[in-house]
Amino acid sequence: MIYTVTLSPSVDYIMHVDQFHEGELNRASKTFYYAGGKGINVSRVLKRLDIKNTALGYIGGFTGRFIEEYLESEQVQHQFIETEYPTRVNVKLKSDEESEINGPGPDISEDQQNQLLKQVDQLQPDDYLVVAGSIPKTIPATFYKEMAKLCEQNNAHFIADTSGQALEELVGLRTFLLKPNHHELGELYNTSIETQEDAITYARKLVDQGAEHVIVSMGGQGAIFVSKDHTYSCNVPKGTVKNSVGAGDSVVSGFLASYSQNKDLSQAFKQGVAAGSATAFSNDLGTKEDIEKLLSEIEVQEHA
Ligand SMILES: Nc1ncnc2c1ncn2[C@@H]1O[C@H](COP(=O)(O)OP(=O)(O)OP(=O)(O)O)[C@@H](O)[C@H]1O
Ligand SMILES: O=P(O)(O)OC[C@@]1(O)O[C@H](CO)[C@@H](O)[C@@H]1O
Repeated sequence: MIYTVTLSPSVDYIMHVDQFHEGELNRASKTFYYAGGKGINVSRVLKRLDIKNTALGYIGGFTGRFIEEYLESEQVQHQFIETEYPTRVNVKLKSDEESEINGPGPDISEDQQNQLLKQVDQLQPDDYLVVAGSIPKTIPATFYKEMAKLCEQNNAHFIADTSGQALEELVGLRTFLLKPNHHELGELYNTSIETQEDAITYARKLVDQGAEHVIVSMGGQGAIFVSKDHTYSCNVPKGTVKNSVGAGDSVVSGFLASYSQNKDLSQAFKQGVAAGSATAFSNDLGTKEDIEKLLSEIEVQEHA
């Protein structure tokens, strides 16, 4: 079974404003609400690819109910822990540029933290745990690290899509997959990553330090994949980017959906990038059909 963890889910409120003027009354031409948060996006795309999975994390209030109902309408299983406060609303403003305002995460007590760790401790050998997104202030930055250790003890695969200190804490641990984007990888090593060659250099460092597989997504510049035995790079398909929200999360879903079925790394990497681009080219997350259509446009190259 694949589990995803979203410590701070969100109702993503997408507002299209034709020309946004700061400091004035702006009226939106279109609005959409989605169940969001990085782990939840991973779960939704996995389900679209027919992969059964369970979303874990914290939700509360009327916004939490919205997320539960949304996931149920898409047949995504969940076992959330209830919080006292309503789940945040994240505003995604689409105008000439894309701007985002993400709400703060919920207050999570020690008891609630232990409840989630207990769920993770019940993972079985060969299960997958995907942790994705920011860690709320009331939870220690070592929380994902604790989960990674529980996965190691239980022989489950640990996957993380996170940044900053939460990512730093995972360096040196045995992790199955890390998926930073090139900015996040650069921040980790205090450098700037401009090219696929730079990304390969630093992804190899992560592999030397314990990660089994690393994917670095680079927006429109393609992506790279590194493991102990293989280094791949690929292009991204051509298309009009409508929405970058959830594109990185979709890369994780596409990779995992394919790998968990076929264990073919290069094919999984390709499907990850196809899923990322399918989302980038859609208003919501990409569908199975969109992803399959893009596969033939992606060329994976092996590097020595
Ligand atoms: N201009 C583009 N053209 C085609 N595909 C794109 C483009 N930008 C992003 N993508 C797709 O989205 C994936 C993830 O993009 P990116 O590297 O920006 O990740 P991220 O920053 O983690 O994403 P997110 O915005 O979800 O946090 C890319 O690997 C690619 O598949
Ligand atoms: O505040 P975080 O946890 O870093 O990111 C949350 C978020 O921006 O990430 C997802 C897209 O990746 C959105 O659904 C959600 O609003």
